[in-house]
Amino acid sequence: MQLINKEQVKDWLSVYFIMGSPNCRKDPKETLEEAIEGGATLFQFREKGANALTGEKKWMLAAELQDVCRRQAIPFLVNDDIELAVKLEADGVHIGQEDAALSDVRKRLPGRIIGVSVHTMEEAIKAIDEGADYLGIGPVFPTATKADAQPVQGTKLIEEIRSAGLSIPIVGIGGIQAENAAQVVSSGADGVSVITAISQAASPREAAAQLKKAILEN
Ligand SMILES: Cc1ncsc1CCOP(=O)(O)O
Ligand SMILES: C=C1C=NC(C)=NC1=N
Ligand SMILES: [Mg+2]
Repeated sequence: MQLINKEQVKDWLSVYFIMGSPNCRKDPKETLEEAIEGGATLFQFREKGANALTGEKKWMLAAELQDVCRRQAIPFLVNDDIELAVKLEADGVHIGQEDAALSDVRKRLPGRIIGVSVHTMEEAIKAIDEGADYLGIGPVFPTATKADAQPVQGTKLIEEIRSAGLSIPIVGIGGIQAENAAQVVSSGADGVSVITAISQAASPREAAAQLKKAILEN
């Protein structure tokens, strides 16, 4: 089994753009191209919420955005939809606590990146034991993007995991902007993941560049 290099995953997590068509103020393909030009290092296709595409339309958009990632050589991950990830031979998936079990996902996507959302130390330890390649931790700050988000937790859990001596790649998520990104990384995260900060920016390119600058200063 090809093991995924932890240091490579940490680099990918630096500026982690997540989006679906409902999040974008303009064409999703253009938004993604600009985000990557600005410095996004990883992409997650997350087609969720009001007006989210389904079926053929969703798969077509996913394939189009995967092609952008391929051309720009950044990994293309899919949120929740394991079947879509398998069909497209995506570079990995991100799953929540209520999604498929990690062991089942690993069987269907051997050698690919599997990220897990965690909100407590118990969930973090379970995900690490099951072989998660990275943890998505948040919401760090208030966010309007995920209607059913868990309570805002700041960087507490990120700090707890690091002070427990655990070196698993971590990305913070939730309400992150260039102005508050540095504190997420200085608390021990390897990078920041954002939806609104890039997808709703007048210039997704400039927004991604500002995020990259903010975390590199750390
Ligand atoms: C998917 C997700 N998980 C926790 S908060 C969140 C939404 C993050 O969106 P934004 O970057 O717009 O706050
Ligand atoms: C809920 C999520 C938490 N973290 C990440 C990285 N992606 C998600 N979709
Ligand atoms: Mg989910």
